[in-house]
Amino acid sequence: MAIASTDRLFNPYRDHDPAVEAAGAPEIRRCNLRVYLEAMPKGAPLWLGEAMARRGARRTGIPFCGEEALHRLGLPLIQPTRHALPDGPTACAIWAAVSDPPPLFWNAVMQHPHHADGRTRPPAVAEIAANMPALHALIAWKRPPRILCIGRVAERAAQGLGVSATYEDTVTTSTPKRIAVTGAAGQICYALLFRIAKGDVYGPDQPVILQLLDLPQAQDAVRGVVMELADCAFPLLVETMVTDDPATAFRDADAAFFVGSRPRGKGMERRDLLSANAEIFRAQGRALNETAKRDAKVVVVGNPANTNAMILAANAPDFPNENVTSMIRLDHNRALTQLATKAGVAVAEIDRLAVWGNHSPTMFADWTEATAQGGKLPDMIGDDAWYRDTLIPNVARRGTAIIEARGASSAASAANAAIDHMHGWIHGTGGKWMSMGVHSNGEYGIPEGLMFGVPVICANGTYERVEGLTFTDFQREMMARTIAELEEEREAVSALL
Ligand SMILES: NC(=O)c1ccc[n+]([C@@H]2O[C@H](COP(=O)([O-])OP(=O)(O)OC[C@H]3O[C@@H](n4cnc5c(N)ncnc54)[C@H](O)[C@@H]3O)[C@@H](O)[C@H]2O)c1
Ligand SMILES: O=C(O)C[C@H](O)C(=O)O
Repeated sequence: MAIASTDRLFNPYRDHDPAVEAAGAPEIRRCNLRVYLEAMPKGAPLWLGEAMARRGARRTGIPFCGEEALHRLGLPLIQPTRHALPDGPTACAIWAAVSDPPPLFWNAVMQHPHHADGRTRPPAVAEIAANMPALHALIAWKRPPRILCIGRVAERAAQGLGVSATYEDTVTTSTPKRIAVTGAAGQICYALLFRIAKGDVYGPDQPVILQLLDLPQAQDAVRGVVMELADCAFPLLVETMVTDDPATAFRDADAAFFVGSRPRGKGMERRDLLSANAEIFRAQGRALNETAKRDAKVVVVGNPANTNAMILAANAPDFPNENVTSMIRLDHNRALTQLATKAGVAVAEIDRLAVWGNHSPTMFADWTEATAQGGKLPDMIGDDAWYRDTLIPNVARRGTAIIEARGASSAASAANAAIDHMHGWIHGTGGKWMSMGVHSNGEYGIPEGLMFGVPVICANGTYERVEGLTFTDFQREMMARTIAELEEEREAVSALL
């Protein structure tokens, strides 16, 4: 507890923060901690965090307790600050997960490590080492039967304590999420990276680390993008790493966007890119297999996205198939806007839209089940000819129309769709359908192993395919076309699977 504060480390038991509290605050926090530790029984399990957070222990002196949670301990504890603030995300997540009686809380670093602007940073090795004697003393005193390590830093600190320790990261948001992105110098990434760094994927409280991959000849261009990211001073962007080595880019990734690959030009179909791009996904699948977290969420954007994703998954045999997906969300968004315009409803009012199959001209934008304002969208629009002859081909050909108009393929809208895809998967879709390319398990007669656009509902960090739909002859015919194309693509790359 005697560790001195620096301009990057705050010791709340020694120092106070004049902006929010009086000079007696450190004494109050010491007293709070003493009351807390004396009240906690021996033999309670220990929940070990990484370090103090800005709106948690830094203010109250009790690990994982901001001013709101302080009262939940039922002890005579005093709020040292003048005004209570809402608890930080970690304290909220922890208290949502705590059952009665609560465990013993402690942090590997009992100070607040922060950047110059006050944002929490991961603790340094020397800071963890300096706090080890206090952790040893706590173990000797309270004799916890087991330790729940919240975050990898806590897991490392718990090694060698002689107590059974398990790792958990779902309850903490203070550990930055590692997001690998390939094709970082390209035009999609020029939109995508800035939105990830702003918090559009993991949310406004979750720090992120960008792990950027591009070819050796593109490294200078990536460094330029990194300079611009730095110049945005994004509060959530903890670190940006650049590499031309896929295994390095995917190491410990929580999420990965596979964008890097050649785009098509005028007069080409996406499948014409197979020979140019398929090999990329074989090599990157092997690297993903080697170094990414097993629960990392992967979306393939690079075209032909479905088949590239299939190659990626096939070359990552130890990585769960379910976590490799391909992007068809751009087509879903395109259909949403066209339907909303035709029906005169807001985009957000539409649900139960599906885009099936390949991200190619055979994709099937299917309005059969779509609803808005409590009614069926096909009934509201009442124009089946428009659906078949305008909506479906317009959605399927939109990428080509953009290439013809812009001279380059869609970029900002593709980045936006990739964000929507990942955000929906991570945070849930609130019961609504979204379209996602997923590994087929044979449902609806879709051959097993194809990467196929289907409607899903996301919740709790996972997706569930929408089941139980019955098809009309028209739907079956549309499905058969896109299945046939994907089977041809699979055949063409069979050597890579
Ligand atoms: N699924 C979709 O809805 C959708 C939408 C738009 C674009 N796309 C596809 O996304 C891909 C990227 O488009 P873009 O406009 O950003 O292209 P771009 O040419 O601007 O950028 C591609 C980047 O990928 C890099 N790259 C190439 N090979 C690589 C490798 N092996 N490893 C890492 N990086 C590599 C290139 O150096 C370049 O920086 C294209 O295949 C395009 O067709 C898909
Ligand atoms: O059409 C393309 O080649 C790019 C992209 O897949 C799109 O749909 O805009």
